[in-house]
Amino acid sequence: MAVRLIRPINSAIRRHLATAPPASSAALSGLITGKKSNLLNSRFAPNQSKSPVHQCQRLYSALSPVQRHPPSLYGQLQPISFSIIAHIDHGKSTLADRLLEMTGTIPIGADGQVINKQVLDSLKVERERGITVKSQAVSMIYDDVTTKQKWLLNLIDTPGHVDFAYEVSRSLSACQIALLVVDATQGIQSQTLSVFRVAMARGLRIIPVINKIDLPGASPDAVLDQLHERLGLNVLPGESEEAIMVSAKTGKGVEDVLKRLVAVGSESTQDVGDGQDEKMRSLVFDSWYDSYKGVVALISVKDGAIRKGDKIASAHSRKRYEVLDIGVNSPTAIATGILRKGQVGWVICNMKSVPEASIGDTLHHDKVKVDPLPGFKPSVPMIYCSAFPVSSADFPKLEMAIQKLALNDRSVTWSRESSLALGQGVKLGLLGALHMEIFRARLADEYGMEVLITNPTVAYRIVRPNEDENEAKVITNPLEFPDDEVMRSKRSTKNGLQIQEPMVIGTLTCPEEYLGAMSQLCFDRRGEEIDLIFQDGFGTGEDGKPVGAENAGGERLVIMKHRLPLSEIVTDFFGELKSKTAGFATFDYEDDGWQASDLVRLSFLLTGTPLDALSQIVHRSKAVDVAKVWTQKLKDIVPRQQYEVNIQAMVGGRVVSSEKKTAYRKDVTAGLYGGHYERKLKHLNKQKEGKKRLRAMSVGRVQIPQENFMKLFEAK
Ligand SMILES: Nc1nc2c(ncn2[C@@H]2O[C@H](COP(=O)(O)OP(=O)(O)OP(=O)(O)O)[C@@H](O)[C@H]2O)c(=O)[nH]1
Repeated sequence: MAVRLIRPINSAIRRHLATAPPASSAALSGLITGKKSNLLNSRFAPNQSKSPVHQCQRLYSALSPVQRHPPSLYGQLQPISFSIIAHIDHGKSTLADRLLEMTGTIPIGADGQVINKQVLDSLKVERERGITVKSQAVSMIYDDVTTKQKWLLNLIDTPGHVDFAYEVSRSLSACQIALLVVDATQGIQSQTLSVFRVAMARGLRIIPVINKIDLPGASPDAVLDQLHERLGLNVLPGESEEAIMVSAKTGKGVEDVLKRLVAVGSESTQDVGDGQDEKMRSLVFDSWYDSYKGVVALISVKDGAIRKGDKIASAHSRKRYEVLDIGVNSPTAIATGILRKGQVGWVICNMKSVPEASIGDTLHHDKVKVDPLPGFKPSVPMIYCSAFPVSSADFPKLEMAIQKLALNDRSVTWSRESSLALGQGVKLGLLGALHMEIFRARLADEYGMEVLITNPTVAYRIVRPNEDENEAKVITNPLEFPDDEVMRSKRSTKNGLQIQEPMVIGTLTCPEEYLGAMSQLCFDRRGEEIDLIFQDGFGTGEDGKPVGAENAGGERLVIMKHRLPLSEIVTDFFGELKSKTAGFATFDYEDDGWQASDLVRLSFLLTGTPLDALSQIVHRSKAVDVAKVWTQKLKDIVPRQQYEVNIQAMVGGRVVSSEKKTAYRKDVTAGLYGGHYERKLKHLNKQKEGKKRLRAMSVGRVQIPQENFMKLFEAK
């Protein structure tokens, strides 16, 4: 089938054809007759940048998808929905970019350079940190010369970090196929295994892709063995499921990925149907708030078709809506007027409030009875922290920003709370330390909200004697923690209470030379070793050095499993691990139930007034050390007052650490310089200073500027 080009571009190509050398002419006529694959392959040929082929290809790519394909075409094509799953940094987003370029969905840069790097990582925080946080769906039209058919490929890019596993699981519900990307220099890593398991559990067809084959340390054969042995995939030479060898960076092998997607997808894809007779059912698998369009829902059409103007209803809330607009992202929004069975796209209807686009909900035609589609299990937060606005007047703004962001990130839970020292704030439930950092960054980037976020805490269980553990009280606020003295008192009804904390199984991988440092860190964090495996690396690194887990180590790798309290890994565990292993270690964890522990509440007082925002739950063996660190931190941030400030850390009624901030010295020189201009200026500056202090928080009589408080929580 011929590629549709608008006339000026066709004539530009014909003009080039008249003057082009024979080799290029073949590729150019390929463009006109639809043999785009020749042309696209030539994009990666060296020294072709100035050739007519490349110039025409750029002309072609520079057209927006709407110019190349009429919007109505998207709704008619046979869809194949797939996801790219992998361990962090194995190259998902880079591969996604190449697929989008090869299908002409995004332009290719001058001289073959990639200009739309990481197109799918659209959030500022994703680009800055080079990680995917949010799943993205984008549709592309692939003109397959083998089947002589155009296909609608729906790509759903997913995050790699363990904190965002919930996002991965939701996105996979809209897919038929998973491209399992494995870095040829690292082989299978912990996250490769977990995403593979999720994809298998959802019944997806797996296409193994071995990436980064351009790197000198690449050992694709070793990875093939691993895929065979550890995942049971039949990828060895002569077996049924061939793995595709790819360099997402240079584009090598990427067209084979497109061909395989069509080959595998065409076996399982369902006919889009005419959308007339079937009852429409669409699963809402993501939604967000757009300041111009309002609430936008991302849907996967499971049956029938949904059109602009349709009257629809939510199976969850029974509310009715009218479809105001509907379409796909390619990668910008294209209004197609219709989405049919198997297609993935966005829908805008008159949803007024943010929580109406409930994830996991089924949308159907109003007045037509359908069985709702199975939704999603709500995610369970792993850590909790409190967010306070820097200025208390900004609380309504903060609350609104969190409400909108929580619509886009459904794994966040939130509720109002107030603190004596910090005023009105919001208690957040999040999936891990990285998730917390990302949430804070998104509040700043997308809503301009600078917030003060307290130390994260985990949930604890308080089990009464003879009580069923599952009915135990779960507390997430240290202030609700029973007082140590009361618990120990024989006469107290709280005597005999058992405190339990959540545990995880952590998997750490790094080159053998860092084994000692890693073990020490886990030991310091109350870890218990449960497994230790040595694994051969993959050849030698680029510089000949043993670069280990991060990039083709020449040394043996160690895979270590430890049982650790969750509370010990939510603060600075990851940063410390990276610094102790020169950045080579990778870390992943999974939930492992509860364990009884000797925990106490550490409270802080400033001249007798409790500083509730700092209260924390710690293991008894660590209480004194933690107390010393925090009393010193407090001493550093509390400004000198007219009187001496006592800083105390308490467990039960006992002071476990204390510091003193001495009072201002009396100004014995006061009055000596009366009448001088400089003296007046100094006085004015002091007054200004005083006004600034008014924006400080009061803890009893002690005034602490809010910015000092921010420093307290930022300091490691
Ligand atoms: N040499 C080489 N580098 C690659 C290749 N593919 C990706 N990279 C690089 O590897 C790094 C990680 O790539 P990404 O595409 O961001 O990885 P990702 O899997 O999307 O990462 P997350 O979204 O954080 O999970 C980037 O620096 C890429 O440029 C490849 O084929 N060869």
